[in-house]
Amino acid sequence: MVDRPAEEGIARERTGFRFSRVHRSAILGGVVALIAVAAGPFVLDTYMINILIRALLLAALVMTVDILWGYTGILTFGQSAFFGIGAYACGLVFTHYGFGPGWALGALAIGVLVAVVVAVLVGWLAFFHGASPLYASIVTLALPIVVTQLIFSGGRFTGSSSGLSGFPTYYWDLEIWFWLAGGFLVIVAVFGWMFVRSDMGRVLVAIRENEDRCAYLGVPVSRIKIGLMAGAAAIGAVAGFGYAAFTNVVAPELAGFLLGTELLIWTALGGRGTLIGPILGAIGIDVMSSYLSGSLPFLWKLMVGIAFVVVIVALPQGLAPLIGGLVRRMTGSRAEAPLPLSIVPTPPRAAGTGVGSDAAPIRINDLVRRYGSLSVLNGVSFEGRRGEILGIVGPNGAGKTTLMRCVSDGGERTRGQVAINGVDIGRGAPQTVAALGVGRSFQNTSLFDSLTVGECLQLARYRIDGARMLDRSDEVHLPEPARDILKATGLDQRLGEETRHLSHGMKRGLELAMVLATEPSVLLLDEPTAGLTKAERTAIGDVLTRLARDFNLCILLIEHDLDFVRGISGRIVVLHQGALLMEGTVDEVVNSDLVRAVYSGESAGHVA
Ligand SMILES: Nc1ncnc2c1ncn2[C@@H]1O[C@H](COP(=O)(O)OP(=O)(O)OP(=O)(O)O)[C@@H](O)[C@H]1O
Repeated sequence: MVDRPAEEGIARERTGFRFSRVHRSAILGGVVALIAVAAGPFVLDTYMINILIRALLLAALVMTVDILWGYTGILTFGQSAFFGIGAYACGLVFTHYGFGPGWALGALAIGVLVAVVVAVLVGWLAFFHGASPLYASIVTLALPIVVTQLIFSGGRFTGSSSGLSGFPTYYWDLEIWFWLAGGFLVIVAVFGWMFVRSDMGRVLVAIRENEDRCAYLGVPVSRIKIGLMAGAAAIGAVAGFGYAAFTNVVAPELAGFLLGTELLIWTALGGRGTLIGPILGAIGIDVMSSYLSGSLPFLWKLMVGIAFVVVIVALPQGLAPLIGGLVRRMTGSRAEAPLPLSIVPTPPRAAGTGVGSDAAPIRINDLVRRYGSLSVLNGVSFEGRRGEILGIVGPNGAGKTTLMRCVSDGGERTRGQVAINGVDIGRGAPQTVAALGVGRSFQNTSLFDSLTVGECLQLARYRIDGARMLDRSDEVHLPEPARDILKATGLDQRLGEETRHLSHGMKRGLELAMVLATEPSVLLLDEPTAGLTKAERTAIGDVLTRLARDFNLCILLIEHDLDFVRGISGRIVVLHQGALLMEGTVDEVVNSDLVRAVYSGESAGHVA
């Protein structure tokens, strides 16, 4: 069976390789760029070619900064270090060991390998679970400083502050170097273009916009960032190697903090998150620097600085979107429309099967959470059963949301155990806990503004279906519960719409559909009906009842609306000041004098 919303086209089975719109535009752009590179030496003078060779290599480096910062949100100052590592691999091998095709390949391999190893180490230090973006930036800031200091302290081996020069290299004609540098940039840019437009590219944007939400959907954010750092380091090292082989000079500045910062400025000026903007920005500024820095050394740097400040303040998106918009207005063309998506049903799967299926879907034992001296959860223990909706209620500040956090993130609790389908979550990060079968929706709807509904759903399937690296999929595979929610909210007709245009109710529906797309066995819902109309609350209540009954899900539901909880919950757990006050059926809890006493100050019809 295939759900086929009118404007979303026909779902197709996944085939291997197919020649898609992404490939077509990349190849077309690549061919045009290659023609320009091939023609360059025939129309440019020698001085200009000389400058452009270096600018083209730096542009490849800037492109990696754009993928890291513009697309993924990793503000890195460290890309120059990888450029320097590649350059020094060339300089050191050609100076001290030997020169020839074998040595050149060996030096290139060493440069790339060292850069990748350093990138993985830096990524591991910068992106561990819980590290803030500021911390990651500071780690990348330290990298060029450390590499430069190592070069300074290398004595005659590295040439210290003077660097190395005059080592043997290939004294080819300038045209050959130009074609090599241009060809390298075009190849890197074509693959970069396909990469950022692929399913993986949307994952990067999602990480930039809402990293936490990605992690709770089971996306291995840290691993993706480390992989990205490693890939960017390898490209940077190749560019650095080419730079050193062409100029036959290496100096500490090539790995320095100043170049690392300049790369960010060029990216911001060109337009981060556009790829083409930073590439053209780097080439333009580098070429102009070469012409003007001789005659106006200080004034030129001042002009670039002022341009940077003006662009950051007046055009935070940089020049490329502005120019692109003007061109579109003049030619009457429109921005690229999102790819039409089709929903493909996945085979039904019994919730909680597989790992420890006889065990309770969730068992919490002696859970303690302290913030310094403040004890927010004090030895909470209970378990949830398959096919039930377990209401979690309590006054404001009772610790309900903290409980959800401790269940969905192993690093949150101070003490105690949480087991999902019989498997202890240990100190697992949210993505690890999601892989055990926990799906969580947040108190405040947590989505990705610039992604479409369909892209959000594809993202939610990342852990199960993966993501294509150089192409877009036109399908999203969804289990029945997620499809039910989409149908009930009308979202199945709006797969191509950006989520920021959705109503509050639809956003809540989409978040629930995304969580269900991960095929959880335990569903944590934090006030899913907050801000919804009565009709929407009733619809959500019906859906939750069906999810528990028909799909055997265990649903932990935090709610302030007692009538809503009463209508759909089998049992209720009452928290008070971080302790479990009572656990029982709806009637037992509602008629309890103890619970009444605790809530005596609350308005009728509301437990919290
Ligand atoms: N990061 C934190 N640092 C310090 N205290 C915190 C932190 N997070 C929560 N708390 C405190 O823990 C207590 C429980 O908060 P929690 O959000 O879990 O309560 P809740 O029952 O979900 O409340 P509400 O119904 O208002 O959402 C509150 O007193 C809160 O101030």
